Amino acid sequence: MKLAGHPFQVNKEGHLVIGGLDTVGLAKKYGTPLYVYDVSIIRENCRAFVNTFKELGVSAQVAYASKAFSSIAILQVMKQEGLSIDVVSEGELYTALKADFPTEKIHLHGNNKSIDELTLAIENNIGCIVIDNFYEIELLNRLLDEHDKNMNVLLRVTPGIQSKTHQYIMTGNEDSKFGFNLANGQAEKAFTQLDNHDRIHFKGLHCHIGSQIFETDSFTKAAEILFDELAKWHSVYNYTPEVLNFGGGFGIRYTKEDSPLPLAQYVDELVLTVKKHISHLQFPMPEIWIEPGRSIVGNAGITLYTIGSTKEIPGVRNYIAVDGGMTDNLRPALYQAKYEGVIANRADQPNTTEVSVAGKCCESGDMLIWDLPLPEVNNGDILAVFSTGAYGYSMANNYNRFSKAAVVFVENGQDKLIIKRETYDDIIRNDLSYE
Ligand SMILES: Cc1ncc(COP(=O)(O)O)c(C=O)c1O
Ligand SMILES: N[C@@H](CCCC[NH3+])C(=O)O
Repeated sequence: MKLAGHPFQVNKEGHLVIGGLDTVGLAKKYGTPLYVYDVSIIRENCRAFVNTFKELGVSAQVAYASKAFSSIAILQVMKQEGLSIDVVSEGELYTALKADFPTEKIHLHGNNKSIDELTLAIENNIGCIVIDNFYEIELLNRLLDEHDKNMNVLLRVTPGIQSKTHQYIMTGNEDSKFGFNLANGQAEKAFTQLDNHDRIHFKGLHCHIGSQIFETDSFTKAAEILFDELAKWHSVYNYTPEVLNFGGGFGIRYTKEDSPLPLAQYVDELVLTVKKHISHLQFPMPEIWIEPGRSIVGNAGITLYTIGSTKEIPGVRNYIAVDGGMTDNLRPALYQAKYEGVIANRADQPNTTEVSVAGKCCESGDMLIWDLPLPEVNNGDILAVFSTGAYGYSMANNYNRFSKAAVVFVENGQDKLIIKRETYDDIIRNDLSYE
């Protein structure tokens, strides 16, 4: 039986099934909390982007935003699917190098790239650096001179768009820590500065307007603003871009309140908008790059927890507590993000009660889900929370010295541990004595 609203099944025993495997069995085998990914969904999402560009005959790079979930195994899947990746730190770049990711398909982001980060990128001849600020232009140029190397770059610009999303995950608005402002001329100033730097090969513009966006208007508007600027640069400097990167941000379903668009629709509309503008301006067709993170891994991942204590406050609320919380999923505490969940060992039973799911950190704000409809809950039940595949493990932390949960991939009815559960020795491995 298919589970309503989610890409998962329920088996004869009434257990939730992911990728052909019983989640109750997975929880028993690996312990909880446990992140489980259905790799076939990840591949489907990758292909929705890649194939749409192919069908439209548009030269493109789909760069997985590895901040959504970075590990050797997931980057190997991205490599198998022919994607590029974006990294925003030396740690993410290091992981990509360890995954043997083709370096020419790695793009480096960051609003404060360090000398070490830039050096690692330069030494490994990565495909592109997305320049974010004036300081970086000079720093990159000096490092390229020192290493006797050249580098492709994009300029990250902020088109001044208030995308319809949580304030903390808006990035394309004017008052943003990221990128060069288009409206006040800073982007143009950066563009002209690049001209003086022979080692920097300027390929085009990048913008990312925010995350968890459910409509295409904001992207179309951003493209329009970019083309207004490019029209000016064309007439003044005779410049045409080789690449336009529109970032990521395509929304996914966390709860029934979310209605995501088919992934292909974002690509269709972006390509349509670009084609309209280039035909008007008589530019050659640029390569189109995008950077989806959440929409590739988000709905492929779930988290399994074991339910422990419960607390009834008559007339107020019923709490159930799980063996994880804000340490494995920071999003509810950080963005008031909402999730859905089911009792994985009784996923076929009707909901008869409403509970609020608490984490086990010493923090009142450590609540995973408020007012979740569930069947009667027993101690020892397994709670499955959906759509935790993006920014779950990658934002996990060791608050209260909880160890980070394990991650399992399932595909074709097989399960494989791809990140081990941290041990307490892992937790204290950098602690030094003061005796
Ligand atoms: C520059 C950039 N690219 C891509 C992404 C990926 O966004 P999402 O995971 O929403 O697709 C982000 C995060 O918001 C970002 O800042
Ligand atoms: N970490 C955020 C989004 C990423 C923002 C990156 N620019 C989330 O969980 O939604």
